[in-house]
Amino acid sequence: MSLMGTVLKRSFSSSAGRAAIKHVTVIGGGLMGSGIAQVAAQTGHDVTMVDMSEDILSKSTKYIEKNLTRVVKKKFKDDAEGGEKFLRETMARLSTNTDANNAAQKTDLVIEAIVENLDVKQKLFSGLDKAAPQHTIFASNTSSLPIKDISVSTSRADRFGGLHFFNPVPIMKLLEVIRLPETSDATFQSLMDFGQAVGKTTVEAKDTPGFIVNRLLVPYIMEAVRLLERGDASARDIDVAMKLGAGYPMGPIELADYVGLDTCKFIIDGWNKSMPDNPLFNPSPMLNKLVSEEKLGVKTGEGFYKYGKK
Ligand SMILES: C[C@H](O)CC(=O)SCCNC(=O)CCNC(=O)[C@H](O)C(C)(C)COP(=O)(O)OP(=O)(O)OC[C@H]1O[C@@H](n2cnc3c(N)ncnc32)[C@H](O)[C@@H]1OP(=O)(O)O
Ligand SMILES: NC(=O)c1ccc[n+]([C@@H]2O[C@H](COP(=O)([O-])OP(=O)(O)OC[C@H]3O[C@@H](n4cnc5c(N)ncnc54)[C@H](O)[C@@H]3O)[C@@H](O)[C@H]2O)c1
Repeated sequence: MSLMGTVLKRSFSSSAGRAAIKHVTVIGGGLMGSGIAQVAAQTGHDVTMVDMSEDILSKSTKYIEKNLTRVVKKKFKDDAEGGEKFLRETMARLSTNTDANNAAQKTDLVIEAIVENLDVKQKLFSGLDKAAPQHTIFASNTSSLPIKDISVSTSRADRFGGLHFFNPVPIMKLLEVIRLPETSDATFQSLMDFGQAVGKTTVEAKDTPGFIVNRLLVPYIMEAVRLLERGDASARDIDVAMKLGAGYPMGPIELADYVGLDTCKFIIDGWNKSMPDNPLFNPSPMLNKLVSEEKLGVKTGEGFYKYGKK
């Protein structure tokens, strides 16, 4: 469906029993949050993006504008005026706030995309639960934490679910929608509708470790790191092999750098703690060393590979 078609579809995407999502609050304006805010705004939703400081929010807003310019170049190739209008209107739908509770006072959906830390997420949602209207649905974009463990910090398990987007959000077509046994049918349908309204193909997943994609992808990345660690192949050869031999767009080592080595480490440490008997989730000394040196991948300019200055 075209971008404009997606905007139009949104107006018709809700039916009785499920809430229409008009205003979205995205908490966290990092790699994922900025992408989620972008796709929501470009498909006609009003969006408030929240982060810790004006400085971070200003950088995220600039990043979104730059990415929207890529969209405009593609979608409005022969319509400069239409492209300019699209960019202007999308940016006008996007506002920022450094106070999550204040931002959530008038919103239909909160999507949390902050640091992958259970305590911090619980603290955030506990405050939001008091600040947000009754009807507001809460969702986490967590990569690896149980949605249930996050939801217990609120009194709205029936209006809680997972929306797991993929990096880079504007490009990756999938959205995993995670439902808890407590998630109401109306909430689940609203989340599915929202996913389709932002142009994603949705799949339903249970609240099991890694949902669908990460349960398969993270062990694959870690096996590649272990291959490298054992000296069985170079990073480049592992990546070339998987791109040309298995048709992946990126090899596993460059993908680890792309996702962020801190995120990879956090996921694997958490699963190793909760499932210590599964060798697929064993920690990697090489990964741990890079993270301790703050070599976190593309976002810091170095991980397994070196990148240009960020
Ligand atoms: C861990 C978490 O919980 C879950 C996850 O997110 S796991 C990670 C999932 N993501 C992946 O597996 C990504 C795998 N990699 C890829 O799909 C591709 O390498 C890629 C899309 C990132 C880049 O594609 P590639 O062809 O190598 O580079 P490039 O030509 O620069 O980009 C392709 C298109 O994407 C666009 N693009 C690339 N990065 C972008 C970004 N960050 N934002 C917006 N658009 C972007 C480019 O503009 C380009 O558009 P065009 O084809 O219309 O010109
Ligand atoms: N990186 C990926 O490929 C990927 C993919 C899917 C899901 N995720 C998940 O998405 C979430 C965010 O990941 P990311 O890669 O965007 O991280 P990131 O570090 O790029 O961004 C996180 C942002 O959250 C902000 N933040 C932290 N605590 C906050 C708080 N209490 N209130 C407001 N803002 C706060 C930080 O300042 C930062 O800008 C994590 O749960 C991660 O597991 C990541």
